[in-house]
Amino acid sequence: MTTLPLATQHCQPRKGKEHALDEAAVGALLPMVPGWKLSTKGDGLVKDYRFENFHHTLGFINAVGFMANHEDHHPDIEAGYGHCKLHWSTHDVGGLSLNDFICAARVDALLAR
Ligand SMILES: C[C@H](O)[C@H](O)[C@H]1CNC2=NC(N)=NC(=O)C2=N1
Repeated sequence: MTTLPLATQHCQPRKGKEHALDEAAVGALLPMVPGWKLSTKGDGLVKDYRFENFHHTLGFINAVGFMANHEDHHPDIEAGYGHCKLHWSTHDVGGLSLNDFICAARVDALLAR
């Protein structure tokens, strides 16, 4: 794990349980992605973003989708007129990997101004 800011790191292919983060690692990383919470099962990161209208929501989804394809790491997306809830988890490791934290930080960076 490097000390570079998460939003400047890129996802790596991570497959297998050895890439799953343990509780201590998750606890250390969570403060680096403000507003992101652990999912109920503790195996994912979730955040619900609010938008003025459907155009803004859809624009956000497209930007997230572009980034996700670029990083080859993909969120579950639940959206409505004025919100979009993202859920990051790494299917290939059966839980959280560093890729989820990198993408969470990269999504926040999309909205930074
Ligand atoms: C082959 C390809 O790299 C993998 O299937 C990637 C694609 N996107 C992915 N996205 C997520 N969220 N988890 C994965 O394990 C995953 N694996």
